[in-house]
Amino acid sequence: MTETTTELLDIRDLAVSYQTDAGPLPAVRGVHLVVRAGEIVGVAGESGCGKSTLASTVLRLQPKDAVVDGEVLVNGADVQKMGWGDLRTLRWAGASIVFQGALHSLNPVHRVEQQIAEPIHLHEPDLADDTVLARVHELMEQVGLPPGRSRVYPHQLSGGQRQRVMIAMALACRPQLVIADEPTTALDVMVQAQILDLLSGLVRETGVGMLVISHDLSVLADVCDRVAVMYAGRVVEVGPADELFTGPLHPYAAALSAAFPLVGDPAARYAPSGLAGDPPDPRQLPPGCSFAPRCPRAVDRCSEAEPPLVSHGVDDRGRLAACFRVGEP
Ligand SMILES: Nc1ncnc2c1ncn2[C@@H]1O[C@H](COP(=O)(O)OP(=O)(O)OP(=O)(O)O)[C@@H](O)[C@H]1O
Repeated sequence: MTETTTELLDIRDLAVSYQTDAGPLPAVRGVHLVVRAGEIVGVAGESGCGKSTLASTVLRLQPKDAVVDGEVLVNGADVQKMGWGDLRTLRWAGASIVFQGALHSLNPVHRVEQQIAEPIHLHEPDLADDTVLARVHELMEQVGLPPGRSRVYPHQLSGGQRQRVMIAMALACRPQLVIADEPTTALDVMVQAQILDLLSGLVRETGVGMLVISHDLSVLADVCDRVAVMYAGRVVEVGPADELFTGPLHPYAAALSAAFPLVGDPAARYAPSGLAGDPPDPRQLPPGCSFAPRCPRAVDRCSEAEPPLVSHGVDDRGRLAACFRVGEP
């Protein structure tokens, strides 16, 4: 980290598009986002709004055919431009990702301790085996897993425990930035709360910065300092989590804050209350505001120009929204 900034992650005017048979698909459009040390920033939005694409660019894990414009700076270094050596150091040791679906991300034939040790061996190959093992046990304790369970296989653990293993792996090389992509999807509500508690506790204890992605705004409201709401590849509102949840400015953020996961299927697409229709196909965005066709507050001008993401003078805590109608009756 440089002395002049505590911005671990600084995403500047990021645009990502995929090449598809039906033409270019703009998945992320003009996103700015900052995560500072000791801060948890959330990204919320319906399936397909570009959250995972955004997360993948932070470690340059986007598909090869994706075209990336703009800058993704981690500790001041542009991830999209760095050489392979720097990129290898960045992954795990500078920044790491906790992916969704721990069951599928863990190797079924390797013991838990082996998997947590893997990134340590990769980045610190000279460490003695017993030093690595001691670190593994320390990490397990840190994420609330009894070290006595270190020799089990993933199938012997519950869903919540497997997610804790993933978090231990993400912390193994002591990165400054952790990205959690849907870390609680497919876990039951009680376990979700425990995992979120764990993540926020780790940020407070260790001072890392964290970017948490979720389709469920209520999950983010509990743990995040700030939240960005995405729609059709753009950030449509960003601000302090508590304010955004209790007093959203953008009609889409309002629908999202009133949304609930479908009962009995926590992994299902959430149901945005009061909203008809689906998000647009990114290859055929409507003119003006992409949300206008579904927006209960839309007027003619919303279909004429895309509203910029600007401060609406609601407060001075970095609250921005991309809607012409904020403040209007
Ligand atoms: N490899 C790819 N090739 C082409 N299009 C893609 C690819 N990956 C994602 N997309 C498209 O990009 C858009 C954004 O997808 P992305 O996965 O980033 O959204 P998301 O908000 O994370 O959704 P989900 O929660 O369902 O993963 C979607 O329209 C998706 O269909």
